[in-house]
Amino acid sequence: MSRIIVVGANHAGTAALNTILDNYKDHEVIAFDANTNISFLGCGMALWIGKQIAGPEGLFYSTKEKLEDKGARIYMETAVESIDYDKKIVYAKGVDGTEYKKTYDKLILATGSLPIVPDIEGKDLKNVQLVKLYQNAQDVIEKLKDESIHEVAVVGAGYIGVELAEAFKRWGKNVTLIDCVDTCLAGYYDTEFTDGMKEQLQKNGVKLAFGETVQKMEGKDRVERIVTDKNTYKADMVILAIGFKPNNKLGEGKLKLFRNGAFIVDKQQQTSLPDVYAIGDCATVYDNSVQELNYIALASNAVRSGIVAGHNCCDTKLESEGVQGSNGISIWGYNMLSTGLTLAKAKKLGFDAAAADYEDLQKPAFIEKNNKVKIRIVFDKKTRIILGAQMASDYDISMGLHMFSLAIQEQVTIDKIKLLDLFFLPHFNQPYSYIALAAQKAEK
Ligand SMILES: Cc1cc2nc3c(=O)[nH]c(=O)nc-3n(C[C@H](O)[C@H](O)[C@H](O)COP(=O)(O)OP(=O)(O)OC[C@H]3O[C@@H](n4cnc5c(N)ncnc54)[C@H](O)[C@@H]3O)c2cc1C
Ligand SMILES: NC(=O)C1=CN([C@@H]2O[C@H](COP(=O)(O)OP(=O)(O)OC[C@H]3O[C@@H](n4cnc5c(N)ncnc54)[C@H](O)[C@@H]3O)[C@@H](O)[C@H]2O)C=CC1
Repeated sequence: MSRIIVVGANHAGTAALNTILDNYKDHEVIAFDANTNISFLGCGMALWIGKQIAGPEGLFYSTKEKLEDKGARIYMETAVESIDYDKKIVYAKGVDGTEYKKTYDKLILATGSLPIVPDIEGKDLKNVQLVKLYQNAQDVIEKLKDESIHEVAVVGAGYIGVELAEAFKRWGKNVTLIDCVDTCLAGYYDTEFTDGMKEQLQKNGVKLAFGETVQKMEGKDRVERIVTDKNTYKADMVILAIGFKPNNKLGEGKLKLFRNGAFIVDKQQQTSLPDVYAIGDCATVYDNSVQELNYIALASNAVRSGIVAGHNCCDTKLESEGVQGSNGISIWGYNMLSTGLTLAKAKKLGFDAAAADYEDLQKPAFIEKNNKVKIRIVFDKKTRIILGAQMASDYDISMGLHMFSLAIQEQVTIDKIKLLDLFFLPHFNQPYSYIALAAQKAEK
């Protein structure tokens, strides 16, 4: 019986384990995870802190017990310390000091990502928080009960930072959101969209400090102030949310790495070494919008890559369809969604790119309960192929974005969307859909 070892059992690892255990009975399956819990939905952190959900119970969908009921052996609080890829041996050590030496036939690395911590003075002061793990969320919730914490500074206005700025504001704290770039969510939206999110944040009382670089944090035993190149802000708590880097410690020097350190994998999630797979935040993705390898750390990518590796390591050939980085955010009910490249990113990458923009009411004007919707379709003027799409509305427009995700995956041109069969029902939309109208505006 061949043995499969999975290192890391969070979103990617759990998806691989479930795929193997549900579909293949003739393998011995072992997993190691250094944490005390698995499958924590990080996205729930902001909802929990923001009191939009009662507690963390629903933020987990798997456990050691559930996986062991399916026949796996799961070692929790046990870190893999090294791997001998030549002899195919994994060395691990539990928090209780127990050591493990296990051979493998196939290995799946699902070691995820690590928060980027800026090397600045004051980063070790009390109440300077990272926000990745369930334990981080528990820590923050506990500390927020301290009435003396009034001012919260969030460093990084990406997805986590913006969501947590809302959460702390909902808790009743004064919030300053800092980013070194002159807007929020710059990696995912053009300014025509990020301006809408800035407005939403300011309207709800979040103080914005964009285009400012944090230089240090000050305080006696706990943080009291945060100093940027332009201002000093009072801060009783600082949240560091400036991005993640792939956790490649176990493969550095042995497996081929991408420019940011992620394990390079093919469409079967196989690394540069046969029988060694990598999935989730520690691995690259095939990015359909640029038709090459990229790094896009998302739970949705983690799960799909786990499924692909799960089948391939059991000798069922399955290829990833690639990704386009589809993502969404909802801040005080203002929804923004994007997939593929922004216009700014497309131009920076050398595409002869243009954008087709449109704004309209979602439904016919005679429907009282109505919302505005705004859309941008980014396309290559030469090939006419859709490179990206961005949408914003108070309405749930998520199904529209999925369509653009498929369009990028299948390299559809913007001209194919102009007369696309889009249904009409006044409860949902208008006879002339904003999607088709935007495409029809695409310059020749
Ligand atoms: C606050 C927050 C909100 C988020 N919201 C969203 C969202 O709304 N949508 C979305 O798509 N994505 C979201 N993400 C991103 C998403 O959580 C990650 O993309 C996802 O967790 C990646 O899963 P993973 O299993 O690849 O890696 P990770 O979740 O990082 O898990 C890696 C696992 O490997 C274990 N591990 C690492 N090294 C070792 C070792 N040497 N030995 C044993 N075990 C090891 C760790 O303990 C961990 O359990 C969010 C992330 C955060 C932090
Ligand atoms: N809704 C969703 O899909 C969500 C997805 N995620 C994913 O989790 C991962 C981590 O999210 P984030 O940490 O928000 O990363 P991010 O990459 O989305 O944002 C990091 C932000 O920090 C800023 N920054 C970088 N260095 C800085 C510095 N020294 N000082 C000030 N600002 C600095 C960047 O300009 C950027 O705006 C991302 O891959 C994200 O896509 C996270 C939350 C929600």
